[in-house]
Amino acid sequence: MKTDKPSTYTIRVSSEVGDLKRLLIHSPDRGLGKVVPSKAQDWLFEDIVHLDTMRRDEYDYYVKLLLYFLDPEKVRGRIAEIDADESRSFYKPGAEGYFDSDRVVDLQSLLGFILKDEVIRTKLIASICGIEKCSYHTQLELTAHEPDELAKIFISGSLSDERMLFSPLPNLIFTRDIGIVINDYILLNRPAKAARTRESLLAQYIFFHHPMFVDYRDKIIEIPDNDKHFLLPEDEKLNDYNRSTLEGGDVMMVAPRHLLIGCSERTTLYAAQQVMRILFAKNVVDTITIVKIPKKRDYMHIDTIFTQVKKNMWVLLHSLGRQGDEARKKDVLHFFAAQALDQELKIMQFHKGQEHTPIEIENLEDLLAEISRNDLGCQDEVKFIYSGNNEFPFGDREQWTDSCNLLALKDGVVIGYDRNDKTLDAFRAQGFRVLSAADLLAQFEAGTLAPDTLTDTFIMLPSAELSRARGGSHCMSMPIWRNDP
Ligand SMILES: NC(=O)NCCC[C@H](N)C(=O)O
Repeated sequence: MKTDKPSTYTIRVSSEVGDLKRLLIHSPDRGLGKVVPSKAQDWLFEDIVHLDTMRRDEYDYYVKLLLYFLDPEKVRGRIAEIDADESRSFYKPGAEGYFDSDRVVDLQSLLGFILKDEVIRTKLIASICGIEKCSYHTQLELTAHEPDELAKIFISGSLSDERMLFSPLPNLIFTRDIGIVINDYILLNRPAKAARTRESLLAQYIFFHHPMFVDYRDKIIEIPDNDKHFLLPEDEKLNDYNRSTLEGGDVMMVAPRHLLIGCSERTTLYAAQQVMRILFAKNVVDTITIVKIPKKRDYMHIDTIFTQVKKNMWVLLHSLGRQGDEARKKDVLHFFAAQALDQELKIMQFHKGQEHTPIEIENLEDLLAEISRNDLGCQDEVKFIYSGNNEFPFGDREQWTDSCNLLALKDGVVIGYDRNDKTLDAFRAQGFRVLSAADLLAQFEAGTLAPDTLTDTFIMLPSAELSRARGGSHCMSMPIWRNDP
């Protein structure tokens, strides 16, 4: 943000596929290059990553694409020049030459901005040192850094001389999970995993203090904890009915008056109920559908098993979708195998004013088709693309590498990973143009294609390193403004 003056920006998201106008991202920072193998799993990565490759060959393409669609002035005609700069200063918040867009906004630049305020700086240093159990000396040392450098330290956990003060926040690249915009409200998360706690503290300060959100401060929703949580015995605190955790990947704003909330490894039924109570009381939506998915690392959040491609098209994992008559026969077996029930997907829909009489929806396809038809007014046939083209064993393999986790830049134009070959075949079979990010950017530069006129396109993002972090382009985005669908 160039200006020091408070100013207002539109914050509004009422669908998953309306033209994307503004979003929050975070480019992989130096902290990701410091993850050690023995901590990778604790920090929710499947492996250590090669930072330079992840940035230059993968994430930088994501940024260039987003800018081309959302803020083209920053990149049009400049791609060759940007790519030629070995220092990558274009991508580094605070650096000279940084792209500094108010449409594609890096959390780190927002953090750097609010840290210019001495009161906020003092409070945040104290809070972070509190949760990270730093010494008082460290606290004093931190006060000596400039705001932009301090932002880098808070996020990466390390100083510019490579010294590590506390753990990095490698998952901050998945900005989706820190919060979600529901119409013009901002719902902040309560992370389930300790590795993501500092992220939500930073998010809290950013949303409550950055001028970008000044007009929406009264519309920031924080999920209450169980008000007796500190009285509960330790083992009961872990119980899902007492715990209040929710991550943005489990919240999907699918239509102006309809919200989906996943109950998953990360989001508890307790938190979902709290959110439902608050949103209905504030009249933010009329319908909330709770989608309970198996609590499994593979699935993590609902956006790892389905996302929307266009008004009448969704991508999903078939094994959690409609199973047909053969599978239904298994119901008798399920009766005797209580555990298997936990592995099933269950859908309950709640309507404002009739919360005590929810409607059960039999399967995911029925829910998604209903959203397309009833909420988004689609007349056309609703289509489903299945992970791995629904061929064994590629459905599961490709879901693991985020075949179902796509970001729609506009209706029918999505970014996803390049490695999910069978899923890409399924897109081609539906008449989609499938293009690498590099080819598309080259065509934009040559004028042979243009963002405004592009339709039915899957843009492939290189993903060898990114997919080790277990999140895709949907997870790497927090949309804060989309045109209404
Ligand atoms: N919405 C998402 O599914 N986000 C992916 C988060 C991946 C990250 N490594 C995590 O485990 O939290």
